[in-house]
Amino acid sequence: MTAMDRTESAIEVLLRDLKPNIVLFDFTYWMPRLASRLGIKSMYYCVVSSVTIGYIMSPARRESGNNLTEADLMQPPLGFPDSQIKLKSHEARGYITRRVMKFGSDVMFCDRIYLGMSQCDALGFRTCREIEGPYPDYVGNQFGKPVLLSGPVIPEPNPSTLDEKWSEWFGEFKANSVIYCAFGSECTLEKDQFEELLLGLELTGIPFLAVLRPPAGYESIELALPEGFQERIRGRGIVHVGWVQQQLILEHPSVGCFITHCGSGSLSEALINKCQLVLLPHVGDHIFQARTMSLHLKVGVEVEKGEEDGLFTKETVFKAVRTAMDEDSEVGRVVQANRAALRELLSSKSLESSYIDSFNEQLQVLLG
Ligand SMILES: C[C@@H]1O[C@H](OP(=O)(O)OP(=O)(O)OC[C@H]2O[C@@H](n3ccc(=O)[nH]c3=O)[C@H](O)[C@@H]2O)[C@H](O)[C@H](O)[C@H]1O
Repeated sequence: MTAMDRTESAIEVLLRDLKPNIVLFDFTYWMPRLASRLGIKSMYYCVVSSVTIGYIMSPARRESGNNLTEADLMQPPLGFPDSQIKLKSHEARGYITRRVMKFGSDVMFCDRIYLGMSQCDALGFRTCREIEGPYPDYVGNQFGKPVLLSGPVIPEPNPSTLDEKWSEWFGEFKANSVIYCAFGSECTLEKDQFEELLLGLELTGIPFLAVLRPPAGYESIELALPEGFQERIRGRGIVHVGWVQQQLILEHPSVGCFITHCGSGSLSEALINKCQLVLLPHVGDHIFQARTMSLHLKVGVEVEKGEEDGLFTKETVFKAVRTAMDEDSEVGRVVQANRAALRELLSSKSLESSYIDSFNEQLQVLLG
């Protein structure tokens, strides 16, 4: 049993004492049963995109039980709104492996989410229809439940200032001329892909800051750098290990391109800034966020990977950056125009407040 599951009895005491009208949860799949026993409504509030949930978790998938094959997952489930969004074979393989991943107790990772979603009273998503279009409603129809959207929950402007070291470095470059590359708090690249990424950044000829963890098996990042790389990029490129003020870097006028793993936090921070988006998803919902940005919204360019081996090359990194930043190519122009329109939309305060107001109104209806 996981530590989280061992909190059930303590949470029951809390709920009996607080007597809330509704409880919002995510991984604690036993919450709907506990809440219902106490006469409390429950909502599965999901920070993972409805596109991911709709593609992987919908009941239409469950007919195959847990013996979903790679071929099944390479196609969207029945009724999925956009058949363009699908998994490549290496991505489907990754899901099959994770699908049966135990999460401590005997309840598998995907079953936790499915049980929670199918037994609660309503579903909530941290998103808006301007980003995820018909997918929240698809998920609601699939599970036969009301779906409440809280809006994209765009982060408040960060009140602190960018460290002098970085503001000086970025200040040396003109507007929209620097690539910022970062993969959130969890992603670690294998050595060969680490090298291909750095050689791809070098190939662009564009100044860059890459915030990376040492590749698997390497104590320090210096030991993993390509031969002669430091010398060749001196003065226009930095590979940094450790935490940076990402929100403030994305706001910096010199940052013209963000190579991201498509973590939900990073994407929401990037979408309200001016940098172009190059999408390099690693696992799980990052993949569906990348497909949503590149195929559904057309506001970013995904780095091409091998269908079977899932590997990108320095050339595909170079190509994606050049396409996203190129004002002369048709794709570049479309992506940049869509990017600007969506940024305008998401930056309006009325959008956030309208979703929060609607979320509250629907909550009142749900509670009767
Ligand atoms: C459950 C899972 O959480 C994951 O979090 P992860 O850390 O990978 O990525 P982000 O959501 O971008 O979150 C990373 C957050 O850390 C901040 N940051 C990161 C590195 C740094 O050096 N400095 C910073 O300020 C960044 O600004 C962002 O806010 C993903 O969401 C995934 O979609 C979701 O399913």
